[in-house]
Amino acid sequence: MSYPTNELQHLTIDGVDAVTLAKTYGTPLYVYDVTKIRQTMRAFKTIFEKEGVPYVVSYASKAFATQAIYQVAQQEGIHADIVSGGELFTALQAGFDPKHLSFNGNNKSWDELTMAIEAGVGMIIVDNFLELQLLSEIAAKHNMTQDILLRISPGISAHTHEFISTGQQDSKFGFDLLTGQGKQAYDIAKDDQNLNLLGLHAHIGSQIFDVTGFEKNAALLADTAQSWGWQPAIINVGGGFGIRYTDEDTPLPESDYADAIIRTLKSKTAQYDWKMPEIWIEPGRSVVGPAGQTLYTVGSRKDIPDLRQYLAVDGGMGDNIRPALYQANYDAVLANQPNAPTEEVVRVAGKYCESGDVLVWQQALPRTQPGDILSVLATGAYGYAMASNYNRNPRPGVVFVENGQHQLVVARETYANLTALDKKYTLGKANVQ
Ligand SMILES: Cc1ncc(COP(=O)(O)O)c(C=O)c1O
Ligand SMILES: N[C@@H](CCCC[NH3+])C(=O)O
Repeated sequence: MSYPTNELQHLTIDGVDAVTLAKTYGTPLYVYDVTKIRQTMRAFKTIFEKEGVPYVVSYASKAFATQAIYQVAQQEGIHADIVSGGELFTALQAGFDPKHLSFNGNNKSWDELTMAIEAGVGMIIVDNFLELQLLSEIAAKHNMTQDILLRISPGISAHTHEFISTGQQDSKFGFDLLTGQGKQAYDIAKDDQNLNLLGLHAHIGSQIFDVTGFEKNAALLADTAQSWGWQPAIINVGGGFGIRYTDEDTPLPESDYADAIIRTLKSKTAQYDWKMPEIWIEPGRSVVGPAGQTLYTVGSRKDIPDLRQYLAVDGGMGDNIRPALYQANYDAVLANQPNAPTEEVVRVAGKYCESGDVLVWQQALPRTQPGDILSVLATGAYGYAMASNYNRNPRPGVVFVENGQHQLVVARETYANLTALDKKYTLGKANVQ
């Protein structure tokens, strides 16, 4: 694998020297190649446009939710899916058109649903019976009718890590089909004057590499609606398109997934003599994952002869929990010399007080020095989004790079930020009885 470099033999990210970025903004640092993000967003749209089918590409913003990414999604004419009041707030702060937001989630609160309705969120993807009731009450209070989809748990097991598989029957998400809860929800929703039921939604999981689960899912949603005597205006098959983290991953091009979904729904539409429903997809990881990388500074090392070499960097599980949580694998390169021959295999560890604080389980690298810059690749999805302040480490900043230019879009947290919400305890001894 050969990495893009400049005349200094430094790694470049969309034309910008990664070492310069590390020096300018400090490490750890999340860096996104915005050109790549736009390309992926456009690639998804192009497939639907080529096929001439109505569609919505809705970026699943849980993968990476900052004002800047909502701005890019809006510029590229795609929608965004949110799963919390916090994501909604961020999207609104970014100036994102609320009509182009959809709201997923298995336990949306009264306050979150009220916030969504008051903001004018275009679509609420209803997950359970309580939500049907709350939403109806809130919509009635606001004298309006809310567009909704029903989220179905499709009973399809996707081949991925158990914790990121969501489509199987034993799942907390969506109305269960097999026990008739989906039909029950349909009967309630279709007769509710404050709810405008437009279609069905099901998401089978994340980091999926073959198209059959998506075909089954699309077919199941169509067959289900047909069995209820209903022609839905929208079929939303969720996200989950796999990306390459290491050589072990063999993702398909975006077009393969979308083509399979379109083909399935075209055939169901013909079979049932329907008008083509609008096809919605919710890609998260595939939009931002490959476009992001995290820069770290190399620090201490521990060599255990005949066992392992640990290389420690200045970040870790607080900025990327995925290796610890899912045993996820990543590739790393030495940003100051990415194409140098490798000389040793190391485990890249972080600086957190956990043995499981690993960023890369096994990585061949040239011999490194303290102060070298290491880039862990494809960290754009569920990295910053899942970051924490564990061990009271400030979360890193985020930089967007596009066509040779760079801009800080999220500032690095300071130590003062860490205590900003703390209050001194004042009851103290006076409170002791
Ligand atoms: C309902 C829903 N839509 C979309 C996504 C995005 O998935 P991915 O980031 O794998 O594309 C998820 C997360 O798995 C999800 O739960
Ligand atoms: N956070 C997970 C994906 C979760 C998807 C949520 N529906 C990951 O990093 O892979």
